[in-house]
Amino acid sequence: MTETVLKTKDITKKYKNHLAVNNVNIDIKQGDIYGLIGKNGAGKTTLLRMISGLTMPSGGDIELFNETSNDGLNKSRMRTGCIIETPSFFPYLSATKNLEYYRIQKGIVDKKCVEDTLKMVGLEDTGKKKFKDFSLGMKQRLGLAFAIIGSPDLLILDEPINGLDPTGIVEFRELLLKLNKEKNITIIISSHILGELSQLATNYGFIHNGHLIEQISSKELEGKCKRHLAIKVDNTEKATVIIEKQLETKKYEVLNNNEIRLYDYVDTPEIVTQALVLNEVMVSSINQTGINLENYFIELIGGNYNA
Ligand SMILES: Nc1ncnc2c1ncn2[C@@H]1O[C@H](COP(=O)(O)OP(=O)(O)OP(=O)(O)O)[C@@H](O)[C@H]1O
Repeated sequence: MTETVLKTKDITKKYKNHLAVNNVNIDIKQGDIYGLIGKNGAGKTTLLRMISGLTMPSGGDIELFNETSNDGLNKSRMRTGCIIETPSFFPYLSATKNLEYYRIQKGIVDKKCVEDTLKMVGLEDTGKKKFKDFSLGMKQRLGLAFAIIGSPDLLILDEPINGLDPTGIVEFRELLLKLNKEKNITIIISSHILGELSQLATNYGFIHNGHLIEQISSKELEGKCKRHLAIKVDNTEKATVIIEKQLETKKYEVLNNNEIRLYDYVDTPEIVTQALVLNEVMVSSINQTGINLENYFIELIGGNYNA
């Protein structure tokens, strides 16, 4: 069974009378890239700050690498790397000098890790170029270098893609995938734009007004969003035989509530209904469905999305 890296149980943060995070339960397994999606003010940063120990929860529990006590959590947080507030870099120093400063500050003995980390994030050829002259993409990558220099097992990233141009987004995404695949780093990453994290996240947590309103794997989400016919029948076994034999397609899935998702014949539901009914399968409903990822999120939070 895959190891649980992070679990929160009813975690809550209250500022005066305002519940910024309200009884949130998330579950992240080793190797996941967990996309935390919510519009501005939803509670993403507050949740990530509690996980990384920058602020104390008002209630609930955190389990990180199987530790739940304060001492245990402090120890397990040494296995994390974070970009929550932008790390401050010295504007007149190079990438190497800046990272060297953080290597010493974090008490990392291995001097070579500065060079290795810069290589990992693609900043090995920046020479004496000063941080102040870096592009935003380079600055974000140096931020990531800061987060991974201690070889963390979990990366906690708060909106690291914010402000990047489309090329920068693709590059940053590829870098995170590389860290996940090659270094086996589990990642939790927040964004207010679902599309930014598609092609990256393996799981999503949707947060709205402090509540986690849905936790879903990317596979399930793709299935829900892909255009299909949602068919409710009395006998799925019989129905799938008809779909395969008579309609000659295997592009379907059977859900456990007597529903079949058919990815063929989407624009001709009458053909499907006729085939099923003539073979004595009762069809209680048949609907065309499927939406794009961004609209899925908007529908989930009840429309009215002003990011
Ligand atoms: N230190 C604080 N004191 C009082 N209220 C706060 C504090 N920090 C956050 N909040 C409030 O908690 C709510 C959640 O804020 P949070 O920053 O976690 O949201 P977010 O999803 O990260 O949004 P953004 O994308 O805008 O950063 C907001 O209403 C915010 O005003």
